[in-house]
Amino acid sequence: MVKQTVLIAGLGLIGGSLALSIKEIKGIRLIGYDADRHALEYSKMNGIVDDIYYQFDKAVLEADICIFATPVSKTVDLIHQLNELTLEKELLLSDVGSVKSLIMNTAEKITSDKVTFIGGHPMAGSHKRGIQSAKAHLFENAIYVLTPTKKSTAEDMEKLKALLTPTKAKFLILDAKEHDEMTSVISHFPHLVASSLVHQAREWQKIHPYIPKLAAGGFRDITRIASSNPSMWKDIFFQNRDKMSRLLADWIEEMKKLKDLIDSGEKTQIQTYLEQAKDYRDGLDSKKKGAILSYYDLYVDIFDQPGALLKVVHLLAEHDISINNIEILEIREGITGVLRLSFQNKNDQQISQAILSKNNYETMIEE
Ligand SMILES: NC(=O)C1=CN([C@@H]2O[C@H](COP(=O)(O)OP(=O)(O)OC[C@H]3O[C@@H](n4cnc5c(N)ncnc54)[C@H](O)[C@@H]3O)[C@@H](O)[C@H]2O)C=CC1
Ligand SMILES: O=C(O)C(=O)Cc1ccc(O)cc1
Repeated sequence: MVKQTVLIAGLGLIGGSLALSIKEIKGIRLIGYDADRHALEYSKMNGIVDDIYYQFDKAVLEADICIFATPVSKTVDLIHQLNELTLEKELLLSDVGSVKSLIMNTAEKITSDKVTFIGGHPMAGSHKRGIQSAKAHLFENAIYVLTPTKKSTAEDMEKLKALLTPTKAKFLILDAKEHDEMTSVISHFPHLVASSLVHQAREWQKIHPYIPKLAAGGFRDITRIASSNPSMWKDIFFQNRDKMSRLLADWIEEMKKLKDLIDSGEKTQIQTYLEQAKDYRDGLDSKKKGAILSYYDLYVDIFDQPGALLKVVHLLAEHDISINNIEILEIREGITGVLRLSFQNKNDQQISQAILSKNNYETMIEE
């Protein structure tokens, strides 16, 4: 049987994670291309792909499906490079870029009639970069946005979804404009704010050198994303700069209003402002609302219990309960306090609570 050849161009965090989940599919020859030979050789050595190519044109001529997992600006360059080639077989093309408009505009102008493009964006990642951080389960339960082109058919869409099914992501079809507008609000602009808060703390540190030691959970939570890959985010801000500029203008206005409320001592209005924000934020995690599936969380107090993480995981594994996500919430600097376990369903959440309570762990489920 002739195997379908799938090319991942860009074997970093996202490309490597896609490769690790796609390689589960039988009857696929998975090949990789990257501008960095170390990433390529690491992928081959660790069995992440079957074969590696040092040149894009050689690799893409072999492929039936190709996914660009390169920085957004490089994806545009690779599409241009593809236009220079003469393809002999049909090619289904996709990408993973965090901003869609420029990539989709470029893709609509692909010259070869052999190529069909469908844009993609898995809405999950991490602040890490590179193939060494790739994980097969990175996209589990995340939204995976797919953006059709004028030429792409329902059959092409099904073919791409079938390839991406092992990621266990949830597909959502959006056009480039709505995608870029929404992601600017919930991903790109918050990143800018996180970075600006870090700069503010750094300035104040000149006056109060003790500030970093004081930076507690709240500051760490809200600024976590400021530790992400600056070169990737520069690309994202630049490609979505119209939306970023508009949001910045909105934000500055909002900050001016807040400053007036603070300066004039409007306690009631400030409380209303905080309550409205809390209600909306609490609603985001509701099991019923939103496009993103939320988890069933269980909080476990493991304060002062050495090796507790392993024990907890072991206890639940013994009962065949699968944990979707584990997070250690650092309540105080250097002290491990609370473990947040996330489950796929209420039943697992409740059984786990019963098991752990029976083993003398203090647990809590948020209502
Ligand atoms: N990091 C994240 O959390 C997420 C990132 N994305 C998107 O995924 C894409 C890749 O990001 P990451 O995997 O995080 O970055 P990364 O830095 O981990 O990987 C990028 C890879 O592309 C390679 N590369 C760079 N220029 C190239 C070129 N001209 N030709 C071939 N390979 C080239 C690099 O050597 C590297 O291996 C970006 O478009 C980003 O917007 C999407 C969702 C989440
Ligand atoms: O680390 C996080 O919380 C993220 O939000 C990761 C992320 C980064 C870029 C994307 O386009 C999508 C997801």
